[in-house]
Amino acid sequence: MIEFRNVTKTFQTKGQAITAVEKVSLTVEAGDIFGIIGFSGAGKSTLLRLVNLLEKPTEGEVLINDKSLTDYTKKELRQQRRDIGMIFQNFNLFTSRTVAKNIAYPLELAGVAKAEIKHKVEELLRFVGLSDKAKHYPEQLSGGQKQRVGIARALATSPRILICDEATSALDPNTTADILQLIQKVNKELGITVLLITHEMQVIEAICNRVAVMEEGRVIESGTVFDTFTNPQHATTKRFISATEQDLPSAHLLEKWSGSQLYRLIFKGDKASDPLLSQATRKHQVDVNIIYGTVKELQQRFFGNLIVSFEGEEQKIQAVLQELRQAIEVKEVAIA
Ligand SMILES: Nc1ncnc2c1ncn2[C@@H]1O[C@H](COP(=O)(O)OP(=O)(O)OP(=O)(O)O)[C@@H](O)[C@H]1O
Repeated sequence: MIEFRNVTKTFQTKGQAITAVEKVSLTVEAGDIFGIIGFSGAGKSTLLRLVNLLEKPTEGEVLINDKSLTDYTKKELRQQRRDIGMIFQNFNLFTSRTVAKNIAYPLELAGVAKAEIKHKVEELLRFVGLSDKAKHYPEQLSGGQKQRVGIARALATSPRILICDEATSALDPNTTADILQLIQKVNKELGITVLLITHEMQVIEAICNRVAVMEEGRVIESGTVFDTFTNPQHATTKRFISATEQDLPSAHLLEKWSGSQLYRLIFKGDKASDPLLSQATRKHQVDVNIIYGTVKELQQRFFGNLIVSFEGEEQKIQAVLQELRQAIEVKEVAIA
């Protein structure tokens, strides 16, 4: 649906070239909630501006529905803009317009008949849960309510793509969760593809199915959220994530186990809820120490990552390991 083909964007400022986006190739499929995560200055906003046609690539192409944006006529570009809704960190509402008038704005611009606008605005207010706030002004609303208005306005022209630019960064955690749920509803119930940028890991974990990690203009890692975040390859990706396959306790704590062989057990999906460990250790009369680890939910799947040591006869420990290896991933942990 949205494809970046080897896209580079360079800005010339004061005789200096700044490459904000460098050789980015990415595909956002129809129906995705695709998240782009990166620290400040990574190039995320520039990438979005290339999709909503505010910037042109210096090199490479951005395609929407297999058509390069540079091939569009002016009229087609106007139509294309209506096909892309956008919401912002600071909501960008018109302070002098009521909630209903804010939502109506893109429809007024498109020359839609008054009666139709009224009907559409009512429908959108219901969808975002603000029917009782139609006549309020933005200053009378909470941050979460303002973002709901932003979402309703972005949906007014019935777009096929919703772009979210740090849409929850100004909100508290509970309100963030509500807005993310609403974005998910936009995706599921209206079939709208979502492209979002964020510097917050929990946003990606909560609603995205695919993710790209950006650093210094480049995409350094991308894939499904589950694979990318349970087994990150790049140091920057690891900095975003609280629980990964590589997690270890501090060297100070590990010292205590310096004479023992430690194992990392990685459970994914249904395996995390099976009593594999207790069954295998009981069967072979081996004791297990759980030293460190987490079990968390990611994309409606379990991800468990435990560091353990076993006590018992070596032969029996090997039998436990063999049994576990048939169902889950088992790695020896090297203590430095
Ligand atoms: N119009 C511009 N002119 C010159 N440099 C720019 C322009 N827009 C962005 N840049 C530079 O490009 C780089 C990437 O910026 P961008 O805003 O895309 O990053 P970001 O990941 O969105 O960061 P942030 O979250 O802080 O907005 C930065 O070094 C920025 O200073």
